[in-house]
Amino acid sequence: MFPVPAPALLALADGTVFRGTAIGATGLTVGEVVFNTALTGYQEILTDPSYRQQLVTLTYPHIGNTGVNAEDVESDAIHAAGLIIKDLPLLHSNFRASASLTQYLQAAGTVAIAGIDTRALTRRLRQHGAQNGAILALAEGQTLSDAHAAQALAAARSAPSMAGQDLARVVSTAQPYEWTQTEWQLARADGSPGYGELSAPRFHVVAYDFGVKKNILRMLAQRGCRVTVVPAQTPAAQVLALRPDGVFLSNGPGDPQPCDYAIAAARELIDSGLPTFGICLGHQIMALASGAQTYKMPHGHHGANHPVQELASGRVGITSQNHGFAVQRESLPAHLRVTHISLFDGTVQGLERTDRPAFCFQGHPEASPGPHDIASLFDRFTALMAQENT
Ligand SMILES: NC(=O)CC[C@H](N)C(=O)O
Repeated sequence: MFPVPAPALLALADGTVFRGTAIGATGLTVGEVVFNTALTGYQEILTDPSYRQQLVTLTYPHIGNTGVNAEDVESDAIHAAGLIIKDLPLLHSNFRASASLTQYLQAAGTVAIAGIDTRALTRRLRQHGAQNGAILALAEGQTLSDAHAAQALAAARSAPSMAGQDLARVVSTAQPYEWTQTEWQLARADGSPGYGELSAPRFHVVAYDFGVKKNILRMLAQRGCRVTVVPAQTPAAQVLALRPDGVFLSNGPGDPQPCDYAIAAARELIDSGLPTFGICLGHQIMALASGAQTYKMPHGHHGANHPVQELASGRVGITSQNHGFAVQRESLPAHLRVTHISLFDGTVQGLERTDRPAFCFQGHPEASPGPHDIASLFDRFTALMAQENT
């Protein structure tokens, strides 16, 4: 006999209520409801710190098929505030799986709901924009009532807006640490699958952790970078004292505008002439530090299939994306040039300084999950460091 699933509901701030089943921890969770169109990578998405305070809807209908494992995490915790899916398969199967998605969500205390018409939900979010919501998951044997719906609705309506929130310092590391792990391989030198170790560092990179994904650090290490990861609020002078070859500004959750400490540090470091590379929140911070403006998008970009064009070559790469804010094209100062645009909506996807060795990208060249079409941006960073060192 299969167990009878516990009931759950999802309430949107606009009053829409969806009923489904609980597939994670019991309880109430609130956040901004966003949709992600990636076909794979639910574990990477759940552990991406950029999803802090967001309830992630996955549009791919079957989620959980491959279970979870210890290797596919992008940070040490689940950061998404909740998960919304269509269907959780009864069985999972993968040679690396150590637990089911439900076991994983329950162990982390993450509330999640299945049985949702994620197409209808996504259409609503696309038409009306991302909005706050709440998931209420009951225990087995309990039944949903109108009072539960009212409770979830009230929670959704009183949740804070993502605009204006500084979440980078909330998720950042408390202490600096060194990173030397390289990318995952199906067969390492000894034939076993797993991550490698950096043996002969060529560069020293200081990476600001605004909510950094592990695969960014791995891709830097893979290219010969010994990385010192520092807390979000580290002043520029402390970074300069480490005498790095380059500075990396990471992805991260929340609104870039209130991160004044990071904007000030980035400005100083870029002005010092150190090669600087920013991804996602780091891209937005580099733009703000250079005098541009950012704004909140209607529903953002979250997926692994977004076409982005490199303007210089005309080449199109399929990219991984996860952002709700963007850089305003009209606000760009003369020393900030657009290098990439989104072919979905024409928004700014890449920038470079014309007066400093600094550039940044709005999407995720590290994928995890997603295609590797624009991984060469990491090579551009190491080339810049090599050039500045000679
Ligand atoms: N992945 C990210 O770094 C996201 C950046 C920022 N929090 C946004 O939503 O736009």
